[in-house]
Amino acid sequence: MDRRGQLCVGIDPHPALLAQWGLNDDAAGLERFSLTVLEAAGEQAAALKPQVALYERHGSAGMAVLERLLAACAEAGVLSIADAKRGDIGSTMAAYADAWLRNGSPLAADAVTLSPYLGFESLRPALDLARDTGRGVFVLALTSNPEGASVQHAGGPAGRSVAARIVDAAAAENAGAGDRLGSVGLVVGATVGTALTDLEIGLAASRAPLLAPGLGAQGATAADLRKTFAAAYPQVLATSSRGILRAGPDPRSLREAAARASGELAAER
Ligand SMILES: O=c1ccn([C@@H]2O[C@H](COP(=O)(O)O)[C@@H](O)[C@H]2O)c(=O)[nH]1
Repeated sequence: MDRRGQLCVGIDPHPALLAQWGLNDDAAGLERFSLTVLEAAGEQAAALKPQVALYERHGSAGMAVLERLLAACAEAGVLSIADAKRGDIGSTMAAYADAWLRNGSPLAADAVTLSPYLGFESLRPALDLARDTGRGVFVLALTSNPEGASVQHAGGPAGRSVAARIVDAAAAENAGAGDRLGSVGLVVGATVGTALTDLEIGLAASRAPLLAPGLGAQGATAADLRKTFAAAYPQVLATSSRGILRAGPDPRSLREAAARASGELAAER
């Protein structure tokens, strides 16, 4: 982020986008789409975020494309965030950690998104492996979709929301990070509006990188992000998928769309 700014470009090969790009909804279309985004926009972004579900829907051939994309990102020196939203218990969680965060795994990414709704501590194998391998995790806290509030805003006996407890847990994990950001990031939607103030959640002290989906197609702007995140804005890695991908398949248009989004985010610093 220091070197490349605050934009993360999402790679979401939806059937409608593949069609708009003149590609088939198959593994070959997926591969062309993915590598075009990497080549055109990789250098404009701090990270690329492939949406795992859109590879998974093509079965083993789709997952093989994802493996090759992750390897190509590493080869090109572009950070990758696998948006897999994994979460489970015990040895199953350890297997997810192994898949996405172990050196040498075919699906190794620089970071993976995690769902904490089996309990934050159930994520321990991934938290530890990320730290040990110099990778990262992004734990869902306040997601960008309106349905998320029914769970994430709910208060426990002490009246503290679920989201606030996730933020507290991430902050505890990052306590040794000093001036730098820690390896435990949070997903906080660009669209959450006043939820952070309503729920009395302070993000700046968490030392967490903040993955913020919702820029572009979901309606949020760079100015919204600045207002929503306030003092924590420098920690924000804003992610936009369709808002940029719709500029394809022309690589120059894609690059320009990414550069424009990145410039708008920088102008809010
Ligand atoms: O809270 C969340 C968590 C993840 N996402 C994912 O981000 C992208 C957003 O795509 P756009 O086209 O920019 O809307 C997508 O993969 C979501 O699954 C999110 O939107 N909100």
